[in-house]
Amino acid sequence: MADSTLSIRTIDRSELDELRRVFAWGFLDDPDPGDKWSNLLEIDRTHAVFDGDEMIGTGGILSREITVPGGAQVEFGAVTFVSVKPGHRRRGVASLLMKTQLQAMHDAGEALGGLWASEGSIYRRFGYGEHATSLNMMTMPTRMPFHPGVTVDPARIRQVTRDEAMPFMVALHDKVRRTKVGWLSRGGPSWGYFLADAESDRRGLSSYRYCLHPQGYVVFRVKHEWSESGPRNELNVRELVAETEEAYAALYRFLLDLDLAASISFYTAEGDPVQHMVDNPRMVRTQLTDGLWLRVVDVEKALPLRRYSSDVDSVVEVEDGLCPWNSGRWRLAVKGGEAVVTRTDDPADVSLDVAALGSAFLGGARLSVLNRARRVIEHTPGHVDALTMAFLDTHAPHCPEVF
Ligand SMILES: CC(=O)SCCNC(=O)CCNC(=O)[C@H](O)C(C)(C)COP(=O)(O)OP(=O)(O)OC[C@H]1O[C@@H](n2cnc3c(N)ncnc32)[C@H](O)[C@@H]1OP(=O)(O)O
Repeated sequence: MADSTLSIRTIDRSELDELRRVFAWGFLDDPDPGDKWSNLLEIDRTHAVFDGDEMIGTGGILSREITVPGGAQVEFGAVTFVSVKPGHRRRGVASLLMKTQLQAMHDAGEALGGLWASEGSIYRRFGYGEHATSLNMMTMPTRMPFHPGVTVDPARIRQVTRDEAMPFMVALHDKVRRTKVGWLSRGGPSWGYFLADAESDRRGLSSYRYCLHPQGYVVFRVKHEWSESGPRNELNVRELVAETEEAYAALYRFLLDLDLAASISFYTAEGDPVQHMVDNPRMVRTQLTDGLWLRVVDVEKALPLRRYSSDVDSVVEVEDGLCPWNSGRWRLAVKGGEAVVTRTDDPADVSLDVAALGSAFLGGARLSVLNRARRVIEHTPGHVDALTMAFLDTHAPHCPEVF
């Protein structure tokens, strides 16, 4: 319950400096010297919480699109910049912000929202589901050959300047992201934020290197290390995008063969095929962690937006303490991949909280696993299994972008 002396409203542009200060202090950081945040934030969707006249909390919603199973592009509220000034915590500031943001997303017609969590124990209570996509922290040595079945597109890969690379990357990303579940649309300010390259963004690594193939690109930094026995430089990949499998293989081949580089690190997709392309898969070390936390803002609107992998007919009871329009029993009837969702008074086959639905929505977390974790309760035998299969998709969903 929020403290009664608190108030919340959207900011105006003159308050940006104060907003950046509150945000930075919340993150034990210095205010960003550049303008990457100010450009990114949408002023009319950026909230501040006040105690009297003092700004003590911040939060922003970015208007993006997300690709859902079946390939639809769905409006998506990307929640970011959440911070409460030290000294004002645990009195409901973030709770007030979360509730206000959810109402704002609902009013804007966004059925889905999401965020990246600074800490894992904060956001489930606000209905955000973990592991909606997972992040694969992958490292591997260079020089490994591919197995003979891999076709590498022979086109030359050219290293170019950022200015030369940007128009090509923007166009290619916008084409590819529509085919990848969990990928987001990326406008100009989001590109600026994603590829922010001031000295303070590099954390001791090189500036970005931009390498283009006719059907793909890779962006990386170099972590320089020279040992007694030779170069041990690491290629720290920011993004690798390709519109054909052959170009994908070519970009990885380029990295694996780069002289003076000893290893590659990349926060990539859970099912990155490179793990199965190299001839020694054990040399690819992977560690999965939570990626995007998804919030189903409007159950009735969201469920029919995606396609499903098998037919199902179940009554699902959803509990949502913050969005009362979601709570209650819903019949999910899927035929030929398409869902019809209706309110019902029929008894529930399965019940879950809205965060668990968020975890499963893109085909990330399995409902069967959430059932074993007692986040999903089965009332009619067989329905959890049927729903699990219906929600799964061909590939693990992936969100390549922390916003
Ligand atoms: C999407 C993003 O931007 S992620 C970035 C989030 N920001 C940060 O991590 C910056 C540092 N932390 C902060 O600024 C604050 O501690 C916040 C934003 C995480 C939480 O703000 P607060 O105003 O303290 O949260 P609030 O008082 O509304 O707490 C609500 C509930 O969450 C719990 N909670 C809040 N923060 C945490 C936490 N870090 N870990 C565990 N529980 C937490 C509270 O105990 C409370 O629980 P209750 O409802 O059972 O009483």
